Amino acid sequence: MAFLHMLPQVFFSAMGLFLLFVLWRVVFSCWISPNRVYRRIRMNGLEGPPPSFPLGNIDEMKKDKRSSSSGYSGISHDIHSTVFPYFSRWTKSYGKVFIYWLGTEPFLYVADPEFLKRMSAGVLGKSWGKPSVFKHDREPMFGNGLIMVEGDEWVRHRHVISPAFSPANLKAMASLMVESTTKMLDIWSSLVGTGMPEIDVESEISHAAGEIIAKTSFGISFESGRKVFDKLRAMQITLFKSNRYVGVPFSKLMCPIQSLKAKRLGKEIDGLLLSIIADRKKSNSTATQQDLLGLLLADNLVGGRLGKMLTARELVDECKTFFFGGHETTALALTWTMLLLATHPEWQTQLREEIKEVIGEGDQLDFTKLGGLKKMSWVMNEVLRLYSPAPNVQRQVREDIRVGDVTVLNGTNMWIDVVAMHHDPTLWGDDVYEFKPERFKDDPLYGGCKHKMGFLPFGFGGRMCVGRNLTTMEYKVVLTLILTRFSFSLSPTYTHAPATLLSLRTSFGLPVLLQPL
Ligand code: HEM
Repeated sequence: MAFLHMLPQVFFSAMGLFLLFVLWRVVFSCWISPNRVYRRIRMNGLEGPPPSFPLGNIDEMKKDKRSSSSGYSGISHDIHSTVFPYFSRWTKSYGKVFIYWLGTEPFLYVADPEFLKRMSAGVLGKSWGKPSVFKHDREPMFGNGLIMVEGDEWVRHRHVISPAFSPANLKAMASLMVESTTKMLDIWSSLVGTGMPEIDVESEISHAAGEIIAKTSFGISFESGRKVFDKLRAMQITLFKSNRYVGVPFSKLMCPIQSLKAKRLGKEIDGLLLSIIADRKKSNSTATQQDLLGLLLADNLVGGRLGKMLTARELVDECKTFFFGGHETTALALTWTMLLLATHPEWQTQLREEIKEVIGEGDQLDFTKLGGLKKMSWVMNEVLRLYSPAPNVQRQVREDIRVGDVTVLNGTNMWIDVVAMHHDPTLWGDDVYEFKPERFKDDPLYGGCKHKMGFLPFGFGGRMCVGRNLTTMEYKVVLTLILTRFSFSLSPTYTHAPATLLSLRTSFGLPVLLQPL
């Protein structure tokens, strides 16, 4: 009985201890640990804007972003200060390599190709990490797909996925690309025919690219893939447009509605993909279908025996990665191309002449001739330079790396600013903000950039984009078909406001005026 009297005391003591523990965890995560790391980073030679813990530099970044997005005028290709205003400002004070903080996570900002070259010289593809804070935050979107996976697992996934992009497979995909593009252009023709020459080509191209990736990767129609795309888009907006605090301890508790929404959308997408996979397994046609899903479902040699290389969970994550990565980036590369060609009609003419010369004027597009479209390759590269759909590359360091006097500590996240390097006059010259595809004429890979690591539209090293050949083929097929049927100019209703929502996109679409040829 005496023990019963003591129960409230025991309860309150236990509660007190628990609260003390929680308080200690909060103080440790928000203050002690980040301050310790901050001091170590400074001792190792890296400076940067002073953070205030636990938010790091987030408030400053948000403020800069708000003031840069008010008032757009004219079309300037000098976009770095609009897209990443805080980096543009900090670069002036701290140079092209510095540390900034997202919450309590230090990020090494790099816009210096020589530093990047020296830093990555001895690091294999499998030895790079991906920032844990992003992996965790973007889990509903990419899961453990190729973009996020690391180490030996990355080697295994890459080994299974790379064959899907062999020249033979790409060739098989080309006719599906023609089919979807022709459907889009027929709709454009009938719209123009009914007196509506103004079309938002961003949404049109995004739709066609969606259809292409749905068919080429999964052998399904756009309508079947539509639910997945709609939910992926909703998730993208939830994850990247909202007022979130990635990197701040316990940040999910600060935005519970968005976190729950992203999780729910992730589960719904997983469910839809699982049913696409199940249908495909039932249809029993994996052996003949050489699309991505067919290849991933096929038996492969595992440890000398025939077996499945990827589990159902891994398959779903790879499908998400391809649905998102394969559709959005290519559609944006084509959209920015339409903007630049609409404002440079002389390049439309040059490309049309090249198409006539290389491909001919027949009804059938001979895919083997696409490689001969050299000027189109210059245009593609110049567009990827000025408006790179992937505006940054992210990595995490898995061991201390020494570069001159600086040591980058194990666990440091890296943010490689592709937009800054692609717009750096010291790398490209005084005409850096001009659209000049001819800069790739004598130097097709680097466009005359003074440093080989200064042009990185598809990333670098072993982790370079696995889909770049698919993109190049799709780009050439779609652009060839558009240019042979239409000329176009920019609508006066267009507002130039490039913005990042993971990828670099327009803020208000791309209305153009079409003229059938
Ligand atoms: C214009 C189009 C594209 C651009 C600009 C682009 C850009 C990039 C970049 C910058 C990376 C990171 C590379 C790095 O960390 O060094 C990447 C990786 C990746 N991309 Fe792309 N991409 C494009 C098209 C595609 C397509 C069409 C697909 C698939 C169908 C795709 C799938 C992937 C995958 C799976 C990875 C991860 C590779 C790895 O870590 O091993 N991408 N891409």
